[in-house]
Amino acid sequence: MTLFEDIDLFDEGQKRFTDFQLPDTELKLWERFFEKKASDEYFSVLRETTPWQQRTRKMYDKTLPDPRLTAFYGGQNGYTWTPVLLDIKAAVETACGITFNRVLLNYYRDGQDSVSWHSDHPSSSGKHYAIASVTFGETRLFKVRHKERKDIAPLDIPLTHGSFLLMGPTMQEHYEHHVPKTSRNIGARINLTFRVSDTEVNTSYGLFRED
Ligand SMILES: O=C(O)CCC(=O)C(=O)O
Ligand SMILES: [Fe+2]
Repeated sequence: MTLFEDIDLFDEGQKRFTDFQLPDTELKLWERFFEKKASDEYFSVLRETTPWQQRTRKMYDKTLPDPRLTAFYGGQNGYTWTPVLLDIKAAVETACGITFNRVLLNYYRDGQDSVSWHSDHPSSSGKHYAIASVTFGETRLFKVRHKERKDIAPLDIPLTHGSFLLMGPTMQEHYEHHVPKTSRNIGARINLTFRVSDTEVNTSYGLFRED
């Protein structure tokens, strides 16, 4: 696969852009989108001030805790946007030209936290929109695979501190993604997925499981 990279030198190191050129969708990555100093600050403020929730999920006859903590902002059911989240949202909106009105935060406390293979829910109307994914803290692998086409090689994308990954509107229809557990002794990671909802009420958010 051809990767198109555009490298700029900044004070804080290299800011690197990759267009993965995936069939059926768009997937773009900006590494060091946020500078290290700003990323460190966002990570500690979000970790300390977010009202993290432990959600549970019914699996057959059991109720299991999700292997991560979450918080949802925007719309009628979400928390009210904070200045920090509005700053991050404004930065990604300027880069991609899309306006978002929801954000889901995931807090992976250590290598044992994860998210299993899934694609994300469409908006309540059924329409899919682009999703902007921002990472602060520990690097974790973001795995991507096509739902039907075995001829398309799966991707393992390390999402680093301050990175911004843009998934196009058709990504959830054609691909699944996954953040696996790791036995490495690592610290915490916070991921923010900015989303578009075309209705006021959130009937659902987050994951649409395939497995
Ligand atoms: O943590 C990540 O990078 C992905 C999170 C995710 O897939 C989700 O919240 O739907
Ligand atoms: Fe997801």
